[in-house]
Amino acid sequence: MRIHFTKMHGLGNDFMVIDAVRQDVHITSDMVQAWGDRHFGIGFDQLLIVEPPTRPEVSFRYRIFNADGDEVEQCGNGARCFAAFVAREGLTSSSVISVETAGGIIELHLQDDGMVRVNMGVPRLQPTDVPFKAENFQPLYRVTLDDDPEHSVELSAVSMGNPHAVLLVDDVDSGLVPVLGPLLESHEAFPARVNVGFLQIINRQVGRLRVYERGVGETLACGSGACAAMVAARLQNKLDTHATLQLNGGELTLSWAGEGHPVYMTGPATFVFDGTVDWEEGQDG
Ligand SMILES: N[C@@H](CCC[C@H](N)C(=O)O)C(=O)O
Repeated sequence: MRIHFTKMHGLGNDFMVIDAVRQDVHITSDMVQAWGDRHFGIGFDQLLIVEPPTRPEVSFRYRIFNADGDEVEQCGNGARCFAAFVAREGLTSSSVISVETAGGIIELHLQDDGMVRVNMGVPRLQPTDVPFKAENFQPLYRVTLDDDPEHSVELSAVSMGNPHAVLLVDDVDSGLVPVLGPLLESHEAFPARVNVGFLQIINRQVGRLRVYERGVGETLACGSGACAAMVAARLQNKLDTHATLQLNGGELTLSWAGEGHPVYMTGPATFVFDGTVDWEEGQDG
């Protein structure tokens, strides 16, 4: 099987994008892991598959696989790349695109300035929706590490379709990310594992964010993580309704009016190159 793909990124969070509207593709976990390998494959954080919709109210379905091969529910940077991709490919002529993901329906606006604004939906805060093991919703939970009550952190648990833990920290570059990221990603309190965001508040309109992503490791940017961080910070009254989050790959602008309202995220989507890859039945890497 020969597959045409496009390499894209959103602030350095990089993707292999496959058009499964015009190509017949059947993706397996082996393919994702082989292509995602940065030394022996194409290299990416996520594989995005653009498919025809399965419901009448949307124009497309878009599926997301982490580099470890697992299919996941949501990807904010990927959503912007998806929108730029379907526009460039002539799959739509509309500048407003509704798409179904495993995490829910989201709406994208292709702006005249080349940026993409995404309505990422209403964040879900009930622990069972994240999923997170707690009785009731709290803006902050204390989570014990290594089963040692002396060793614990405070975090918010937010679903943007996919699960996020957000920690407010004094300095995102103090060395916490590579230590706490993997510990919390697979913590038993998060039965579906979790993306872990570390947010440093600079002032009420600006924060610095690093995200250790589930199934990938730290990425240069995470769109759904930025939305979750905005929600966590606003629940603690640390950021205003409109804020900029600075990630290592660049900036995203966020707005959230509060509980029951959707989160809006605006940022770029960048094309890198087009390519083809061959896959033989029975190939395992
Ligand atoms: N990079 C993405 C999130 C991708 C999925 C995530 N790793 C998960 O497992 O939920 C983004 O920009 O949102």
